[in-house]
Amino acid sequence: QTEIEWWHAFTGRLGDLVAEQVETFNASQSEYKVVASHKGNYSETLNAGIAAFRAGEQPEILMVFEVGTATMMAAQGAIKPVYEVMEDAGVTWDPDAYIGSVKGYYTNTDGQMLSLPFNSSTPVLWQNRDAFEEAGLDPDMDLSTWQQVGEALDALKAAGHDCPLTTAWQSWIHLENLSAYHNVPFATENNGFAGLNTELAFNSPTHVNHIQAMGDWAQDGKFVYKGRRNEGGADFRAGTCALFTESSAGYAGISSEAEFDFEVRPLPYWDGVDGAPQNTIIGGASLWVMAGHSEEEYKGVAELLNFLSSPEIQAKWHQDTGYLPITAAAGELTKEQGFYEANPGTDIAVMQMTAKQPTENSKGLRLGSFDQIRGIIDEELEAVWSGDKTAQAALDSAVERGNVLLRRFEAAN
Ligand SMILES: O=P(O)(O)OC[C@H](O)CO
Repeated sequence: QTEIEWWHAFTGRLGDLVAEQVETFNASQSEYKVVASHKGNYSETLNAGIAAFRAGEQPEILMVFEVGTATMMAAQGAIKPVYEVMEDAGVTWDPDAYIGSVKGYYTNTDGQMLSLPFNSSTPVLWQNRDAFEEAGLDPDMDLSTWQQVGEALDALKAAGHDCPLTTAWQSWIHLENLSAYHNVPFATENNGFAGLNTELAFNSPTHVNHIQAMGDWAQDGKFVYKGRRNEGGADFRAGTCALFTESSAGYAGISSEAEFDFEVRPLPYWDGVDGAPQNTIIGGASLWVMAGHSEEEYKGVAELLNFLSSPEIQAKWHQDTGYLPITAAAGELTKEQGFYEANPGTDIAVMQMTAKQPTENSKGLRLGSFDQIRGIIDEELEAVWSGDKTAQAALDSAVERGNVLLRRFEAAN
């Protein structure tokens, strides 16, 4: 048996679900054995993959969050593009089966797919309906706009709620997706898609107004900051927080753990901003195939990637996790199976991504050293939440500091 190593960043319910997929694949054939290992959070998994490559001990497959995409694309000697893996292995594979907004993120300028879009998500608003009722609010109230959310936060706070709103992935949701959703650039050069000479642009009035509103809510105890990744998830699942901006893939944990009536709502937008709501952009991760392995191993990789993209497996993954159905066929199958009807709100993520034709501002982001830039953004946002900086000062500083890293990346690539 040929062994295929797959390094990923999943624990908890998502970890169990990946293990289940691997078991299904391993049981479906006898030539290959996939061994999946958890390598820490997204950043740790990316760094483990890079370090392993340098040491000549890289796995066949590495899960890299969307933030690491430009870094992986630039690491030419370290990866084997997915389209090449599929071609060489001779497996029947249709790159057009993947939905455009997801595929576009992971293809090069010639339209060739470099990594497999395995777990793509988009941010939504999670609501604890019981908390609304307890605060005397109508749980069905409209929460489409941030103005309406602001009113709900006032009422929750007035009713003595300790955590009216929290968030996961603050840069992803409150700056990166905020930009796309309000059709303003996060960075120049089409958010980096048009060239390495991109500069950050997330200190416009739209950005500043939103971050200042969140900062004011933080000062008033209406927005409670829990951490840079998805630390807030535990609080929301335990029923401690009433509203939670988080990935659609929060569904995996929430649907299996929450002992309250929860609901998925679209990500709110600011009423009055021209063109909003546009569309949100993806997050999550894709699977990169690493260089330096044998033909036989790559064949196994191709079989696995094909298996993961098959309508049945992908539809189940989408329904279990809340990640987007990455192929049109998986989406159709989910509809036919009656899943959206039985689980209202589970189609919101797909609709939010695809309701409008994406613009130059809403196709996604492709920025070098972006994990480090997110670190800078996190630090600056934390200064706003704690009341140490105004939104304008923090975002100006994040743009300036982030641009230094972009110039270094440009010079090195
Ligand atoms: O929780 P995920 O997997 O949907 O990822 C969220 C963000 O995209 C991470 O950068």
